[in-house]
Amino acid sequence: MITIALPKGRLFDKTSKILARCGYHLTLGERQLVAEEPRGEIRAILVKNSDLPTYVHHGIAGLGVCGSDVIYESGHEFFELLSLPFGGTRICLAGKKDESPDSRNAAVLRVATKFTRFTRDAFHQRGIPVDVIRLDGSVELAPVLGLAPYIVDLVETGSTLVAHNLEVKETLGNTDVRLIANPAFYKYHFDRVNRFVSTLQEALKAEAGEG
Ligand SMILES: Nc1ncnc2c1ncn2[C@@H]1O[C@H](COP(=O)(O)OP(=O)(O)OP(=O)(O)O)[C@@H](O)[C@H]1O
Ligand SMILES: O=P(O)(O)OC[C@H]1O[C@H](OP(=O)(O)OP(=O)(O)O)[C@H](O)[C@@H]1O
Repeated sequence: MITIALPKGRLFDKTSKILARCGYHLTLGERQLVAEEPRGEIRAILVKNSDLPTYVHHGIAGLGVCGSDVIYESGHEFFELLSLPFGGTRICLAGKKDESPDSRNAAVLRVATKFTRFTRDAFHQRGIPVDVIRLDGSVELAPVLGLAPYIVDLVETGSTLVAHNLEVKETLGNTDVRLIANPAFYKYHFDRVNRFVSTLQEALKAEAGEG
């Protein structure tokens, strides 16, 4: 049986829908975090998005479905088997719409974010000193309340920024949702994992064909 870690947040519905399309029907009782499908081929564990790389890195799950943003933050190496056609976003530097023109000229750019590794790397690569304040959510509050003039966060529709009178100052990258594998698991179960990936690809093709 393959154990696959699934994020229990916003990516769960689309991920379980595509797995059902592959014939893997996961049934979950209320509050249940482990699901097996009737054929006994896969077992799914439902974990917090940010914890998912930990489970795959330690081999508790051989496979996982995870945002590339979270994969990067984990610092772990995985085999990245597939990019899924949903859940893509931009990762952006944002700040107040009406900021004073010279606020980006401060000696050090102060940024609040969940994505501390990404933010440090992105600005250090450009030689820009950055003071990163770690938050775990509701990051848009930071510029509104004066914790930091800038945030680095995911932007999908942009409506959270608009609701706080913020705007994208710069797009730093794109994120996508990936099927990842623990490298050792992949090497030992190469055929089974590749069959699973092919089944998933077929299901994604069929879904795309339906528009
Ligand atoms: N609008 C969006 N905001 C945040 N993440 C998004 C969005 N759209 C797609 N994603 C992707 O979904 C993933 C977030 O999933 P999820 O909602 O499970 O976690 P989360 O909100 O980051 O919370 P936590 O890590 O605390 O569980 C991100 O890693 C990102 O790749
Ligand atoms: O561009 P949008 O469509 O508005 O989406 C982006 C928002 O969604 C995410 O937050 P989430 O809902 O995960 O809450 P969080 O602040 O607790 O991370 C992200 O961190 C942004 O705040």
